[in-house]
Amino acid sequence: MNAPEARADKGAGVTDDAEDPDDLDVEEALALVNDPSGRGPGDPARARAGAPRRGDGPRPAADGRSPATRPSRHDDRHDDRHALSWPAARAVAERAARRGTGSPAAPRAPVPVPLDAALGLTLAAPLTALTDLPSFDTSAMDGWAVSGPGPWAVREEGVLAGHAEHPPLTDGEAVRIATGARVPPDTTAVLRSEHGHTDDNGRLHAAPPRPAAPPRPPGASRAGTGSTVAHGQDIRPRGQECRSGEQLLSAGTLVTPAVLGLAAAAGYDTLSTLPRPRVEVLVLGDELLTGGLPHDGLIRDALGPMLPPWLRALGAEVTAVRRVRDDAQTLYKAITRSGADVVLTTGGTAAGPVDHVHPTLRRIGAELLVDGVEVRPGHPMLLARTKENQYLVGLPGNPLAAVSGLLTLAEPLLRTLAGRPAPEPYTMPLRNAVQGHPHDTRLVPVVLRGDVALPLHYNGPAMLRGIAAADALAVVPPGGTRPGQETELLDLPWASGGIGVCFT
Ligand SMILES: Nc1nc2c(c(=O)[nH]1)N[C@H]1C(S)=C(S)[C@@H](COP(=O)(O)OP(=O)(O)OC[C@H]3O[C@@H](n4cnc5c(N)ncnc54)[C@H](O)[C@@H]3O)O[C@H]1N2
Ligand code: MOO
Repeated sequence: MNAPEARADKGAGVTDDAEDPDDLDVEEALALVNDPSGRGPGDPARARAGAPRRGDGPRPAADGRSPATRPSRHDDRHDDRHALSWPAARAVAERAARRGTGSPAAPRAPVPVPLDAALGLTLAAPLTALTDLPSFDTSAMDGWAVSGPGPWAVREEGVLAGHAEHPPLTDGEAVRIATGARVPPDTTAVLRSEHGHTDDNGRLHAAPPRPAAPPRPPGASRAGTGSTVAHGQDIRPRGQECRSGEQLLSAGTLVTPAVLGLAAAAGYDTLSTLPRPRVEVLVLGDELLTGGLPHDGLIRDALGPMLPPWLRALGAEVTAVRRVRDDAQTLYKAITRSGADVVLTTGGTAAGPVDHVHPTLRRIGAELLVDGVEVRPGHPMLLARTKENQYLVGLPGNPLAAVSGLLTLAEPLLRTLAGRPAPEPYTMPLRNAVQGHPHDTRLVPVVLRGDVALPLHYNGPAMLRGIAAADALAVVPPGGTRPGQETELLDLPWASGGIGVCFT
Protein backbone atom coordinates (compact mmCIF):
# COMPACT_ATOMS: atom_id res chain seq x y z
CA MET A 1 0.00 0.00 0.00
CA ASN A 2 1.64 3.22 -1.15
CA ALA A 3 -0.89 5.79 -2.28
CA PRO A 4 -3.06 7.21 0.49
CA GLU A 5 -5.98 7.43 -1.93
CA ALA A 6 -5.85 3.68 -2.33
CA ARG A 7 -6.88 3.39 1.31
CA ALA A 8 -10.61 3.13 1.23
CA ASP A 9 -13.57 1.17 2.43
CA LYS A 10 -13.71 1.26 6.19
CA GLY A 11 -10.01 1.95 6.43
CA ALA A 12 -8.98 -1.49 5.32
CA GLY A 13 -7.51 -0.32 2.00
CA VAL A 14 -8.65 -1.75 -1.29
CA THR A 15 -5.75 -3.01 -3.38
CA ASP A 16 -5.16 -1.16 -6.59
CA ASP A 17 -2.15 -2.89 -7.96
CA ALA A 18 -1.43 -6.56 -8.16
CA GLU A 19 2.27 -5.92 -8.10
CA ASP A 20 2.13 -3.97 -4.87
CA PRO A 21 4.19 -6.06 -2.49
CA ASP A 22 2.08 -4.78 0.40
CA ASP A 23 -0.66 -6.97 -0.99
CA LEU A 24 1.42 -9.95 0.06
CA ASP A 25 2.72 -10.91 3.38
CA VAL A 26 6.37 -10.02 3.73
CA GLU A 27 7.60 -13.53 3.20
CA GLU A 28 5.64 -13.98 0.01
CA ALA A 29 6.79 -10.63 -1.33
CA LEU A 30 10.38 -11.67 -0.72
CA ALA A 31 9.74 -14.91 -2.51
CA LEU A 32 8.59 -13.08 -5.60
CA VAL A 33 11.39 -10.57 -5.59
CA ASN A 34 14.10 -13.09 -4.97
CA ASP A 35 13.24 -15.88 -7.35
CA PRO A 36 13.35 -14.97 -11.02
CA SER A 37 11.63 -18.25 -11.86
CA GLY A 38 8.57 -16.88 -10.11
CA ARG A 39 8.28 -20.10 -8.14
CA GLY A 40 9.51 -18.49 -4.95
CA PRO A 41 12.25 -19.61 -2.62
CA GLY A 42 9.83 -20.59 0.07
CA ASP A 43 9.56 -18.89 3.39
CA PRO A 44 12.97 -17.65 4.39
CA ALA A 45 12.00 -17.54 8.01
CA ARG A 46 10.71 -21.08 7.92
CA ALA A 47 13.02 -23.00 5.63
CA ARG A 48 15.64 -24.95 7.48
CA ALA A 49 19.29 -24.48 6.57
CA GLY A 50 20.35 -27.02 3.96
CA ALA A 51 16.81 -28.14 3.33
CA PRO A 52 15.76 -28.78 -0.26
CA ARG A 53 14.23 -25.77 -2.04
CA ARG A 54 10.51 -25.57 -2.21
CA GLY A 55 9.03 -26.35 -5.55
CA ASP A 56 11.42 -29.18 -6.26
CA GLY A 57 8.63 -31.71 -6.14
CA PRO A 58 5.80 -32.27 -8.60
CA ARG A 59 3.82 -29.24 -9.73
CA PRO A 60 0.27 -28.80 -8.52
CA ALA A 61 -2.68 -29.53 -10.73
CA ALA A 62 -3.79 -26.56 -12.76
CA ASP A 63 -6.68 -25.87 -10.41
CA GLY A 64 -4.50 -26.25 -7.36
CA ARG A 65 -6.35 -29.34 -6.23
CA SER A 66 -4.42 -32.42 -5.36
CA PRO A 67 -5.68 -35.69 -3.95
CA ALA A 68 -5.91 -35.86 -0.18
CA THR A 69 -3.52 -38.73 -0.11
CA ARG A 70 -0.79 -37.15 -2.21
CA PRO A 71 2.16 -36.03 -0.10
CA SER A 72 2.93 -32.34 -0.49
CA ARG A 73 5.79 -31.18 -2.65
CA HIS A 74 6.71 -28.94 0.30
CA ASP A 75 9.34 -31.28 1.60
CA ASP A 76 11.56 -28.66 3.17
CA ARG A 77 9.54 -28.31 6.36
CA HIS A 78 8.80 -31.28 8.47
CA ASP A 79 5.27 -30.09 9.21
CA ASP A 80 4.40 -29.70 5.54
CA ARG A 81 5.28 -33.16 4.32
CA HIS A 82 1.68 -34.26 4.54
CA ALA A 83 0.07 -30.94 3.69
CA LEU A 84 -3.14 -31.30 1.72
CA SER A 85 -4.46 -29.01 -0.96
CA TRP A 86 -7.02 -26.53 0.32
CA PRO A 87 -10.06 -28.27 -1.25
CA ALA A 88 -8.80 -31.69 -0.16
CA ALA A 89 -8.37 -30.52 3.43
CA ARG A 90 -11.92 -29.19 3.50
CA ALA A 91 -13.22 -32.47 2.10
CA VAL A 92 -11.36 -34.44 4.78
CA ALA A 93 -12.88 -32.26 7.53
CA GLU A 94 -16.36 -32.77 6.13
CA ARG A 95 -15.91 -36.54 5.77
CA ALA A 96 -14.49 -36.83 9.29
CA ALA A 97 -17.71 -35.44 10.73
CA ARG A 98 -19.78 -38.07 8.93
CA ARG A 99 -17.73 -40.97 10.20
CA GLY A 100 -19.30 -43.01 12.96
CA THR A 101 -22.94 -42.84 11.92
CA GLY A 102 -22.51 -43.56 8.25
CA SER A 103 -25.47 -41.29 7.63
CA PRO A 104 -24.77 -38.26 5.51
CA ALA A 105 -28.14 -36.72 6.34
CA ALA A 106 -28.17 -37.08 10.13
CA PRO A 107 -24.69 -37.41 11.54
CA ARG A 108 -25.86 -37.17 15.16
CA ALA A 109 -28.85 -38.14 17.32
CA PRO A 110 -31.74 -35.63 17.12
CA VAL A 111 -33.10 -33.83 20.18
CA PRO A 112 -36.48 -32.15 20.68
CA VAL A 113 -36.04 -28.43 21.37
CA PRO A 114 -38.71 -25.83 22.28
CA LEU A 115 -39.27 -23.30 19.53
CA ASP A 116 -37.68 -20.45 21.44
CA ALA A 117 -34.41 -22.38 21.70
CA ALA A 118 -34.29 -23.72 18.15
CA LEU A 119 -33.01 -20.70 16.20
CA GLY A 120 -29.87 -21.59 14.28
CA LEU A 121 -30.27 -25.36 14.71
CA THR A 122 -30.95 -27.76 11.87
CA LEU A 123 -34.14 -29.76 11.40
CA ALA A 124 -33.43 -33.43 12.06
CA ALA A 125 -36.71 -34.48 10.47
CA PRO A 126 -38.92 -32.98 7.78
CA LEU A 127 -41.33 -30.35 9.06
CA THR A 128 -44.75 -31.85 8.34
CA ALA A 129 -47.89 -29.80 8.82
CA LEU A 130 -49.81 -30.84 11.94
CA THR A 131 -52.91 -29.03 10.69
CA ASP A 132 -54.47 -27.61 7.56
CA LEU A 133 -53.36 -24.03 6.97
CA PRO A 134 -55.52 -22.06 7.28
CA SER A 135 -57.27 -24.51 9.54
CA PHE A 136 -60.69 -23.02 8.67
CA ASP A 137 -62.12 -20.77 5.94
CA THR A 138 -60.89 -17.33 6.90
CA SER A 139 -61.69 -13.77 6.00
CA ALA A 140 -58.70 -12.13 4.31
CA MET A 141 -60.05 -8.61 4.90
CA ASP A 142 -62.03 -6.48 7.29
CA GLY A 143 -65.53 -6.02 5.84
CA TRP A 144 -68.64 -8.15 5.52
CA ALA A 145 -69.14 -11.82 4.93
CA VAL A 146 -71.93 -11.95 2.37
CA SER A 147 -74.11 -14.69 0.95
CA GLY A 148 -75.33 -14.46 -2.63
CA PRO A 149 -75.75 -11.23 -4.62
CA GLY A 150 -76.46 -7.93 -2.85
CA PRO A 151 -77.85 -5.78 -1.53
CA TRP A 152 -77.71 -7.61 1.76
CA ALA A 153 -79.46 -7.41 5.11
CA VAL A 154 -76.79 -6.95 7.76
CA ARG A 155 -76.88 -8.99 10.95
CA GLU A 156 -76.45 -7.11 14.15
CA GLU A 157 -73.67 -9.11 15.71
CA GLY A 158 -70.34 -9.18 13.92
CA VAL A 159 -67.65 -11.89 13.67
CA LEU A 160 -64.24 -11.38 15.23
CA ALA A 161 -61.06 -13.42 14.91
CA GLY A 162 -60.64 -16.10 17.55
CA HIS A 163 -64.32 -16.70 18.12
CA ALA A 164 -66.39 -19.82 17.72
CA GLU A 165 -68.24 -20.55 14.52
CA HIS A 166 -71.07 -18.17 13.64
CA PRO A 167 -74.47 -19.49 12.51
CA PRO A 168 -74.75 -19.99 8.71
CA LEU A 169 -75.72 -17.04 6.51
CA THR A 170 -78.84 -17.19 4.45
CA ASP A 171 -78.93 -15.93 0.87
CA GLY A 172 -79.05 -12.10 0.88
CA GLU A 173 -77.57 -11.84 4.35
CA ALA A 174 -74.29 -10.23 5.43
CA VAL A 175 -72.41 -9.95 8.69
CA ARG A 176 -69.54 -7.68 9.77
CA ILE A 177 -66.31 -9.65 9.82
CA ALA A 178 -62.70 -9.00 10.85
CA THR A 179 -59.54 -10.15 9.08
CA GLY A 180 -58.63 -13.62 10.30
CA ALA A 181 -62.11 -14.48 11.57
CA ARG A 182 -63.65 -17.73 10.43
CA VAL A 183 -66.33 -17.06 7.84
CA PRO A 184 -69.80 -18.33 8.71
CA PRO A 185 -71.02 -21.37 6.75
CA ASP A 186 -72.63 -20.52 3.38
CA THR A 187 -70.62 -17.31 3.00
CA THR A 188 -69.98 -16.79 -0.72
CA ALA A 189 -67.52 -13.86 -0.48
CA VAL A 190 -66.08 -11.18 1.73
CA LEU A 191 -66.77 -7.58 0.77
CA ARG A 192 -64.00 -5.24 1.92
CA SER A 193 -65.15 -2.38 4.11
CA GLU A 194 -63.87 0.14 1.55
CA HIS A 195 -65.91 -1.54 -1.19
CA GLY A 196 -69.31 -1.43 0.50
CA HIS A 197 -71.63 0.98 2.22
CA THR A 198 -74.95 0.75 4.00
CA ASP A 199 -77.95 2.82 2.92
CA ASP A 200 -80.38 4.65 5.16
CA ASN A 201 -82.34 1.43 5.64
CA GLY A 202 -79.27 -0.36 6.87
CA ARG A 203 -78.90 -2.46 3.69
CA LEU A 204 -75.42 -3.19 2.44
CA HIS A 205 -74.42 -2.34 -1.14
CA ALA A 206 -71.28 -3.41 -2.91
CA ALA A 207 -70.09 0.03 -3.99
CA PRO A 208 -68.07 2.72 -2.30
CA PRO A 209 -70.05 5.67 -0.91
CA ARG A 210 -67.94 8.09 -3.02
CA PRO A 211 -65.99 7.40 -6.20
CA ALA A 212 -62.54 6.52 -4.98
CA ALA A 213 -60.85 6.35 -8.38
CA PRO A 214 -60.73 8.38 -11.61
CA PRO A 215 -63.84 8.04 -13.77
CA ARG A 216 -63.94 4.79 -15.70
CA PRO A 217 -65.10 4.38 -19.30
CA PRO A 218 -68.78 3.55 -19.59
CA GLY A 219 -69.46 -0.13 -19.08
CA ALA A 220 -66.20 -0.82 -17.25
CA SER A 221 -66.53 -2.43 -13.84
CA ARG A 222 -64.20 -2.67 -10.88
CA ALA A 223 -63.56 -5.97 -9.17
CA GLY A 224 -65.30 -6.21 -5.84
CA THR A 225 -67.77 -3.42 -6.47
CA GLY A 226 -71.21 -3.30 -8.00
CA SER A 227 -74.08 -5.35 -6.78
CA THR A 228 -72.23 -8.65 -6.80
CA VAL A 229 -68.90 -9.80 -5.47
CA ALA A 230 -66.90 -12.54 -7.16
CA HIS A 231 -67.55 -15.93 -5.60
CA GLY A 232 -64.89 -16.71 -2.98
CA GLN A 233 -63.40 -13.24 -3.10
CA ASP A 234 -61.23 -12.40 -0.06
CA ILE A 235 -61.88 -15.77 1.55
CA ARG A 236 -58.79 -17.85 2.37
CA PRO A 237 -60.10 -21.36 2.06
CA ARG A 238 -59.11 -24.00 4.58
CA GLY A 239 -55.94 -25.82 3.44
CA GLN A 240 -54.98 -23.11 0.93
CA GLU A 241 -51.36 -23.13 2.14
CA CYS A 242 -51.10 -26.79 3.12
CA ARG A 243 -53.01 -29.85 4.21
CA SER A 244 -52.29 -31.67 7.45
CA GLY A 245 -49.50 -34.18 6.85
CA GLU A 246 -47.96 -32.26 3.96
CA GLN A 247 -44.17 -31.76 4.10
CA LEU A 248 -43.37 -28.09 4.47
CA LEU A 249 -39.56 -28.24 4.84
CA SER A 250 -37.01 -30.98 4.47
CA ALA A 251 -34.64 -32.36 7.10
CA GLY A 252 -31.43 -30.36 7.14
CA THR A 253 -33.18 -26.99 6.87
CA LEU A 254 -31.61 -24.28 9.02
CA VAL A 255 -34.06 -22.99 11.62
CA THR A 256 -34.42 -19.30 10.78
CA PRO A 257 -36.92 -16.87 12.31
CA ALA A 258 -39.24 -17.62 9.38
CA VAL A 259 -38.98 -21.37 10.05
CA LEU A 260 -39.91 -20.73 13.69
CA GLY A 261 -42.97 -18.81 12.53
CA LEU A 262 -44.02 -21.50 10.08
CA ALA A 263 -43.50 -24.24 12.65
CA ALA A 264 -45.66 -22.41 15.18
CA ALA A 265 -48.37 -21.77 12.58
CA ALA A 266 -48.29 -25.46 11.63
CA GLY A 267 -48.87 -26.52 15.23
CA TYR A 268 -45.40 -27.24 16.64
CA ASP A 269 -44.29 -26.56 20.23
CA THR A 270 -40.94 -28.32 19.86
CA LEU A 271 -38.77 -29.15 16.88
CA SER A 272 -36.66 -32.23 16.29
CA THR A 273 -33.22 -30.78 15.70
CA LEU A 274 -29.60 -31.80 15.52
CA PRO A 275 -27.72 -30.57 18.57
CA ARG A 276 -25.03 -27.96 18.08
CA PRO A 277 -21.61 -29.57 18.28
CA ARG A 278 -20.01 -28.54 21.57
CA VAL A 279 -16.69 -26.78 21.12
CA GLU A 280 -14.13 -26.02 23.80
CA VAL A 281 -11.62 -23.33 22.84
CA LEU A 282 -8.09 -23.58 24.23
CA VAL A 283 -6.12 -20.37 23.71
CA LEU A 284 -2.42 -21.14 24.01
CA GLY A 285 0.32 -18.59 24.59
CA ASP A 286 2.07 -17.12 27.60
CA GLU A 287 2.44 -13.85 25.71
CA LEU A 288 -1.28 -13.11 25.68
CA LEU A 289 -3.07 -10.41 27.67
CA THR A 290 -6.82 -10.34 28.19
CA GLY A 291 -6.97 -6.56 28.77
CA GLY A 292 -5.09 -3.28 28.45
CA LEU A 293 -2.34 -2.28 26.08
CA PRO A 294 0.48 -4.48 24.85
CA HIS A 295 3.64 -4.10 26.93
CA ASP A 296 6.95 -5.81 27.59
CA GLY A 297 6.57 -8.20 24.66
CA LEU A 298 3.05 -9.17 25.72
CA ILE A 299 0.19 -8.73 23.25
CA ARG A 300 -3.58 -8.80 23.43
CA ASP A 301 -5.35 -12.08 22.81
CA ALA A 302 -7.33 -11.40 19.63
CA LEU A 303 -8.70 -14.90 19.25
CA GLY A 304 -10.44 -15.33 22.60
CA PRO A 305 -12.96 -12.58 21.76
CA MET A 306 -13.21 -13.42 18.06
CA LEU A 307 -13.71 -17.15 17.95
CA PRO A 308 -16.74 -17.87 20.19
CA PRO A 309 -19.29 -15.78 18.27
CA TRP A 310 -17.83 -16.93 14.98
CA LEU A 311 -18.07 -20.55 16.08
CA ARG A 312 -21.68 -20.01 17.07
CA ALA A 313 -22.32 -18.58 13.62
CA LEU A 314 -20.89 -21.81 12.20
CA GLY A 315 -23.43 -23.84 14.20
CA ALA A 316 -21.43 -24.66 17.34
CA GLU A 317 -22.14 -24.26 21.04
CA VAL A 318 -19.04 -22.91 22.77
CA THR A 319 -18.83 -24.62 26.14
CA ALA A 320 -15.70 -22.85 27.40
CA VAL A 321 -12.79 -20.65 26.40
CA ARG A 322 -9.70 -21.55 28.42
CA ARG A 323 -6.32 -19.90 28.45
CA VAL A 324 -3.64 -22.56 28.53
CA ARG A 325 -0.02 -21.93 29.56
CA ASP A 326 2.75 -22.85 27.16
CA ASP A 327 3.33 -26.06 29.04
CA ALA A 328 3.03 -29.51 27.50
CA GLN A 329 1.51 -31.19 30.56
CA THR A 330 -1.11 -28.46 30.99
CA LEU A 331 -2.11 -28.80 27.35
CA TYR A 332 -2.22 -32.60 27.65
CA LYS A 333 -4.57 -32.34 30.63
CA ALA A 334 -6.75 -29.71 29.00
CA ILE A 335 -7.26 -31.84 25.90
CA THR A 336 -7.69 -35.22 27.57
CA ARG A 337 -10.14 -33.87 30.17
CA SER A 338 -12.34 -32.16 27.61
CA GLY A 339 -15.72 -33.71 26.96
CA ALA A 340 -16.43 -31.45 24.00
CA ASP A 341 -17.21 -32.78 20.55
CA VAL A 342 -14.52 -30.52 19.14
CA VAL A 343 -11.48 -29.09 20.91
CA LEU A 344 -10.21 -26.01 19.13
CA THR A 345 -6.70 -24.87 19.98
CA THR A 346 -5.08 -21.63 18.90
CA GLY A 347 -1.32 -21.26 18.52
CA GLY A 348 1.39 -23.78 19.13
CA THR A 349 0.92 -25.56 15.79
CA ALA A 350 4.39 -24.82 14.40
CA ALA A 351 7.71 -26.25 15.52
CA GLY A 352 8.93 -23.68 18.04
CA PRO A 353 10.19 -24.55 21.51
CA VAL A 354 6.76 -24.02 23.10
CA ASP A 355 4.66 -25.33 20.21
CA HIS A 356 3.19 -28.27 22.09
CA VAL A 357 0.26 -29.23 19.91
CA HIS A 358 1.97 -31.84 17.71
CA PRO A 359 3.87 -33.55 20.55
CA THR A 360 0.73 -33.62 22.68
CA LEU A 361 -1.32 -35.20 19.91
CA ARG A 362 1.40 -37.82 19.50
CA ARG A 363 1.33 -38.50 23.25
CA ILE A 364 -2.45 -38.90 23.20
CA GLY A 365 -2.18 -41.25 20.23
CA ALA A 366 -4.48 -39.01 18.21
CA GLU A 367 -5.05 -39.74 14.54
CA LEU A 368 -3.82 -36.79 12.46
CA LEU A 369 -6.31 -36.34 9.63
CA VAL A 370 -4.92 -33.07 8.30
CA ASP A 371 -1.39 -32.00 9.11
CA GLY A 372 -0.81 -28.78 7.25
CA VAL A 373 -2.70 -27.30 4.32
CA GLU A 374 -1.44 -25.67 1.14
CA VAL A 375 -3.07 -22.36 1.96
CA ARG A 376 -1.76 -18.91 2.92
CA PRO A 377 -2.15 -17.78 5.55
CA GLY A 378 -2.64 -20.67 7.90
CA HIS A 379 -0.65 -23.52 6.44
CA PRO A 380 0.29 -25.18 9.79
CA MET A 381 -3.39 -25.79 10.66
CA LEU A 382 -4.31 -29.34 11.59
CA LEU A 383 -7.22 -31.65 12.29
CA ALA A 384 -6.99 -34.75 14.48
CA ARG A 385 -9.30 -37.36 15.96
CA THR A 386 -8.40 -37.44 19.64
CA LYS A 387 -10.89 -40.14 20.61
CA GLU A 388 -14.11 -41.69 19.39
CA ASN A 389 -16.42 -38.80 18.44
CA GLN A 390 -13.96 -36.09 19.44
CA TYR A 391 -11.95 -33.96 17.05
CA LEU A 392 -9.27 -31.37 17.59
CA VAL A 393 -8.82 -28.46 15.21
CA GLY A 394 -5.45 -26.76 15.66
CA LEU A 395 -5.56 -23.17 14.45
CA PRO A 396 -2.28 -21.33 13.93
CA GLY A 397 -1.66 -18.48 16.34
CA ASN A 398 -1.34 -15.70 13.78
CA PRO A 399 -4.85 -14.21 13.84
CA LEU A 400 -5.65 -14.20 10.10
CA ALA A 401 -4.05 -17.64 9.83
CA ALA A 402 -6.48 -18.70 12.59
CA VAL A 403 -9.40 -17.36 10.50
CA SER A 404 -8.09 -19.34 7.57
CA GLY A 405 -8.00 -22.49 9.71
CA LEU A 406 -11.47 -21.75 11.02
CA LEU A 407 -12.94 -21.54 7.52
CA THR A 408 -10.84 -24.34 6.04
CA LEU A 409 -11.20 -27.04 8.72
CA ALA A 410 -13.59 -25.97 11.47
CA GLU A 411 -16.32 -24.74 9.13
CA PRO A 412 -16.86 -28.00 7.18
CA LEU A 413 -16.42 -30.09 10.34
CA LEU A 414 -18.92 -28.09 12.42
CA ARG A 415 -21.33 -27.57 9.55
CA THR A 416 -21.50 -31.31 8.97
CA LEU A 417 -21.76 -32.16 12.68
CA ALA A 418 -24.57 -29.60 12.94
CA GLY A 419 -26.29 -31.16 9.91
CA ARG A 420 -26.21 -27.90 7.99
CA PRO A 421 -26.17 -27.95 4.21
CA ALA A 422 -22.99 -26.90 2.44
CA PRO A 423 -23.23 -23.36 1.13
CA GLU A 424 -23.52 -23.12 -2.64
CA PRO A 425 -20.09 -22.19 -3.97
CA TYR A 426 -20.16 -18.92 -5.84
CA THR A 427 -17.79 -16.71 -7.74
CA MET A 428 -17.44 -13.02 -8.51
CA PRO A 429 -14.94 -11.15 -10.63
CA LEU A 430 -12.08 -9.60 -8.64
CA ARG A 431 -11.64 -5.98 -9.67
CA ASN A 432 -7.86 -6.13 -9.36
CA ALA A 433 -5.34 -8.78 -10.12
CA VAL A 434 -4.24 -10.60 -6.98
CA GLN A 435 -0.74 -11.96 -6.70
CA GLY A 436 -0.90 -15.67 -6.08
CA HIS A 437 1.32 -17.76 -3.92
CA PRO A 438 3.58 -19.85 -6.15
CA HIS A 439 2.12 -23.14 -4.93
CA ASP A 440 -0.58 -22.55 -2.36
CA THR A 441 -4.12 -21.22 -2.35
CA ARG A 442 -4.44 -17.75 -0.83
CA LEU A 443 -7.44 -16.53 1.16
CA VAL A 444 -7.71 -12.77 0.67
CA PRO A 445 -10.25 -10.48 2.37
CA VAL A 446 -12.48 -8.63 -0.11
CA VAL A 447 -15.33 -6.15 0.00
CA LEU A 448 -18.24 -6.59 -2.39
CA ARG A 449 -19.23 -3.57 -4.41
CA GLY A 450 -21.99 -4.14 -6.94
CA ASP A 451 -21.02 -7.18 -8.94
CA VAL A 452 -17.29 -7.09 -8.27
CA ALA A 453 -15.11 -7.99 -5.30
CA LEU A 454 -12.34 -5.61 -4.27
CA PRO A 455 -9.31 -7.21 -2.63
CA LEU A 456 -8.19 -5.53 0.56
CA HIS A 457 -4.75 -4.76 1.87
CA TYR A 458 -3.74 -5.69 5.39
CA ASN A 459 -4.13 -9.36 4.61
CA GLY A 460 -0.91 -10.55 6.24
CA PRO A 461 -1.15 -13.57 8.56
CA ALA A 462 -0.84 -11.49 11.73
CA MET A 463 -3.34 -8.82 10.63
CA LEU A 464 -7.06 -8.56 11.24
CA ARG A 465 -7.53 -5.10 9.73
CA GLY A 466 -8.50 -6.43 6.31
CA ILE A 467 -10.85 -9.19 7.46
CA ALA A 468 -12.58 -6.86 9.94
CA ALA A 469 -13.65 -4.65 7.02
CA ALA A 470 -14.36 -7.52 4.62
CA ASP A 471 -17.55 -9.04 3.29
CA ALA A 472 -15.94 -12.26 2.06
CA LEU A 473 -12.67 -14.08 1.51
CA ALA A 474 -11.51 -14.63 -2.05
CA VAL A 475 -10.03 -18.05 -2.76
CA VAL A 476 -7.06 -17.12 -4.92
CA PRO A 477 -5.63 -20.16 -6.68
CA PRO A 478 -1.89 -20.79 -6.93
CA GLY A 479 -0.45 -18.39 -9.48
CA GLY A 480 -2.95 -15.64 -8.71
CA THR A 481 -5.83 -14.05 -10.58
CA ARG A 482 -6.09 -11.59 -13.45
CA PRO A 483 -8.20 -8.42 -13.15
CA GLY A 484 -11.84 -9.35 -13.64
CA GLN A 485 -11.22 -13.07 -13.16
CA GLU A 486 -14.15 -14.97 -11.68
CA THR A 487 -12.97 -16.14 -8.27
CA GLU A 488 -14.57 -18.33 -5.61
CA LEU A 489 -15.70 -16.41 -2.53
CA LEU A 490 -16.29 -17.60 1.01
CA ASP A 491 -19.04 -15.68 2.72
CA LEU A 492 -18.41 -14.21 6.13
CA PRO A 493 -21.30 -14.75 8.50
CA TRP A 494 -21.95 -11.09 9.23
CA ALA A 495 -22.19 -10.31 5.52
CA SER A 496 -24.46 -13.19 4.55
CA GLY A 497 -26.81 -13.54 7.47
CA GLY A 498 -26.70 -10.52 9.74
CA ILE A 499 -25.65 -10.43 13.35
CA GLY A 500 -28.98 -11.38 14.89
CA VAL A 501 -29.54 -14.58 12.97
CA CYS A 502 -26.02 -15.84 12.76
CA PHE A 503 -24.38 -15.09 16.07
CA THR A 504 -26.97 -16.28 18.51
N1 LIG B 1 10.10 -22.88 11.77
C1 LIG B 1 8.87 -22.54 11.43
N2 LIG B 1 8.30 -21.53 12.06
C2 LIG B 1 7.05 -21.15 11.70
C3 LIG B 1 6.38 -21.84 10.69
C4 LIG B 1 7.01 -22.93 10.05
O1 LIG B 1 6.45 -23.56 9.16
N3 LIG B 1 8.25 -23.25 10.48
N4 LIG B 1 5.13 -21.40 10.32
C5 LIG B 1 4.83 -20.02 10.59
C6 LIG B 1 3.46 -19.80 10.35
S1 LIG B 1 3.01 -19.71 8.75
C7 LIG B 1 2.58 -19.57 11.33
S2 LIG B 1 0.97 -19.17 10.97
C8 LIG B 1 2.94 -19.64 12.71
C9 LIG B 1 2.03 -20.59 13.44
O2 LIG B 1 2.46 -20.56 14.70
P1 LIG B 1 1.78 -21.27 15.89
O3 LIG B 1 0.48 -21.88 15.51
O4 LIG B 1 2.77 -22.17 16.50
O5 LIG B 1 1.43 -20.06 16.80
P2 LIG B 1 2.33 -19.29 17.85
O6 LIG B 1 3.75 -19.49 17.54
O7 LIG B 1 1.82 -19.65 19.16
O8 LIG B 1 1.92 -17.83 17.48
C10 LIG B 1 2.21 -17.27 16.23
C11 LIG B 1 1.98 -15.76 16.34
O9 LIG B 1 0.64 -15.50 16.64
C12 LIG B 1 0.53 -14.78 17.86
N5 LIG B 1 -0.64 -15.25 18.57
C13 LIG B 1 -0.82 -16.47 19.07
N6 LIG B 1 -2.00 -16.55 19.68
C14 LIG B 1 -2.58 -15.36 19.54
C15 LIG B 1 -3.81 -14.82 19.99
N7 LIG B 1 -4.69 -15.56 20.69
N8 LIG B 1 -4.08 -13.53 19.70
C16 LIG B 1 -3.20 -12.77 19.02
N9 LIG B 1 -2.02 -13.24 18.56
C17 LIG B 1 -1.71 -14.51 18.84
C18 LIG B 1 1.79 -15.09 18.60
O10 LIG B 1 2.08 -14.13 19.56
C19 LIG B 1 2.77 -15.14 17.47
O11 LIG B 1 3.13 -13.84 17.08
O12 LIG B 1 4.25 -20.12 12.88
C20 LIG B 1 5.21 -19.59 11.98
N10 LIG B 1 6.47 -20.11 12.34
O1 MOO C 1 1.61 -17.76 6.86
MO1 MOO C 1 1.14 -18.59 8.30
O2 MOO C 1 0.56 -19.64 7.14
O3 MOO C 1 1.18 -17.12 8.84
O4 MOO C 1 -0.38 -18.64 8.62
